[in-house]
Amino acid sequence: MKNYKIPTLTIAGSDSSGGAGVQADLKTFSAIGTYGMSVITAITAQNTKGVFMVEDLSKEIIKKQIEVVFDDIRPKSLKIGMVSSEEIIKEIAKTLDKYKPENLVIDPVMISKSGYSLLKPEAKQSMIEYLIPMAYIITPNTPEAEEITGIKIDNVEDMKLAGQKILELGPKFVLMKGGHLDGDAVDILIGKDIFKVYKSERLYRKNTHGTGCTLSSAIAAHLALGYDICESVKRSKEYITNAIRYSFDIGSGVGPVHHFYEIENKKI
Ligand SMILES: Nc1ncnc2c1ncn2[C@@H]1O[C@H](COP(=O)(O)OP(=O)(O)O)[C@@H](O)[C@H]1O
Ligand SMILES: Cc1ncc(COP(=O)(O)O)c(N)n1
Repeated sequence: MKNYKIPTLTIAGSDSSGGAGVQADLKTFSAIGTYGMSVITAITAQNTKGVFMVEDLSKEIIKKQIEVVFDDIRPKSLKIGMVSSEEIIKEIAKTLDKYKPENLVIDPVMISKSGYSLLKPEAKQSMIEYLIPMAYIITPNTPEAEEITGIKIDNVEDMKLAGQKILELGPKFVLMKGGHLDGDAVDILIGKDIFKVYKSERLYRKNTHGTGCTLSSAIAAHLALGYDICESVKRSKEYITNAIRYSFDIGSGVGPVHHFYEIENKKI
C-alpha cells in the first residue's frame, strides 16, 4: 500500500541523464509510493553514452546533508549507492552510526555499465570494513561480489558461495544479483536462516541503465512501507523486471528503465 508520507532516503551520486543514481532512486521511491529524500555524494556528468566527468562533494556537505535530514525527517529506510572515496565512506559510516538507521540497503556500486570506475580501487577495503557491516541488506552484482570476495562467479553455485562469504562480513542479508550471468535472471537472497531464489526470464533489452540503482531503491521503499525482507525483494524483483521490460530508447546509447506511476483519479 502506497504511503506518500513515509520518508525514504538515498545517499548516492547524481546522474545528469536521469537514468541511474539519485535520479533513478527518487523516481523509484515515488513510483512505489514513498516520500523520497536525497543526500548527494558526487556529481557525475553522464548520459546514455557514458560517464564524462565526476566531482565528489566534500565530506563536510555530505555529513551535513545526512544530519539535517535525520534530525528533522528520520527516514524509515535508506539506500547507499555511489560513494567513491575512502574519506567519503568513513564520513558516511561515522555519521550514520550516530543515528543507528533501520533498513539500510547498500548497493556497492563500483563500475558503471559504460565501464567508468565509480569507486576508487583503494576505497574498496573501507567499503568492506566500514559500510558493509552496517547493512540490513547488500545487493552486489556478480562483478562486485567477485571484487568483495575474490571468488570467481560463473554460475548460481558460485553466487551462493560468494553470498555466504559476504554474509560473514556482517550484513543481515545479501541479495546476489545474477543479471550479468547467462540464462534466466536469477537473484539469491541469503540470510542466517533464509535462502530464497527469485527468478525471472531474461529480457533481451539494450536499455538497462540504472537497473541496480532501481532494484536497491525498490527494496528500500518496500521495507519502508512495512513489507518483510522476502516480500520486499519479491516485489522489487517484479518492479525491476517490468521496468526492464518497458525500458526505452532515449539518447543514443544505453537508455533507462521505465518507472511506473499510477495516475490517481482523485477529486481536488
Ligand atoms: N536482461 C535481464 N532480464 C531480466 N532481468 C535482468 C536482466 N538484467 C538484469 N536483470 C535483473 O535486474 C536486477 C539488476 O541486476 P544486475 O544487472 O545483476 O545488477 P547491476 O544493475 O547492479 O549490474 C536483478 O534483479 C537482475 O536479475
Ligand atoms: C551516479 C551513478 N550511480 C550509479 C551508477 C550505476 O548504474 P549503471 O550500472 O546502470 O551504470 C551510475 N551509472 N551513476
